[in-house]
Amino acid sequence: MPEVSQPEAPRHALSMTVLMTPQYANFSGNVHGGHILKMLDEVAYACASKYARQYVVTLSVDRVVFREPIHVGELVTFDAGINYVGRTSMEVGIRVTTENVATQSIRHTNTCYFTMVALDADRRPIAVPPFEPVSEVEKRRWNDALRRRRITQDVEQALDQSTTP
Ligand SMILES: CCCCCCCCCCCCCCCC(=O)SCCNC(=O)CCNC(=O)[C@H](O)C(C)(C)COP(=O)(O)OP(=O)(O)OC[C@H]1O[C@@H](n2cnc3c(N)ncnc32)[C@H](O)[C@@H]1OP(=O)(O)O
Repeated sequence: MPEVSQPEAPRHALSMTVLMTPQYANFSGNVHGGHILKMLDEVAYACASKYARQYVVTLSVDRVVFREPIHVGELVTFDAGINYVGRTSMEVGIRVTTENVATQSIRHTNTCYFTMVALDADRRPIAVPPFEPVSEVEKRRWNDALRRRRITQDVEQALDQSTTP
């Protein structure tokens, strides 16, 4: 099959829209949170592996808050982008919005942050291309990610100390 050239899209971002069909409903008739978590992980994988051009694994997921329920029949859009790049790790930010196609109302239901690590063929961490934030938005996201990284390190240290016998 001939290769098709894609329209120019940034390597560090992607967007995915999915229709919430009834099979994803929980007992209350809204979309099951676990299904959203699975899709978030897949989007984070897609975004980070596209950037790194490597297989990646999920190291951690920042606080996920389900601010509002997502309803069956809505279109859910996951906008993902690389916020921060270390040596082998990347922070992927994902903003989730839902659209009621009948009323065209759009709601922001989640934002969360995944840390993904690129692995080589022997499943060892491998360096990823450096990322230079250029726009004001990219710089703000980079600095926010750095702040989250430091907070996470502080919390881990504090927890380690508090659990040491
Ligand atoms: C093109 C591709 C084709 C592929 C075609 C196949 C397609 C297939 C499709 C499959 C689509 C779904 C794929 C989902 C993938 C999973 O399902 S992942 C499953 C869940 N995740 C896992 O199992 C990961 C388990 N964890 C691990 O294996 C190890 O912890 C890791 C991630 C390899 C890291 O190991 P490590 O010994 O800590 O490595 P180390 O070098 O010390 O640290 C690596 C990085 O992690 C950071 N780090 C480590 N620990 C921490 C911590 N506690 N806090 C913060 N940062 C930390 C380090 O700072 C470092 O970052 P950099 O400073 O280099 O930027």
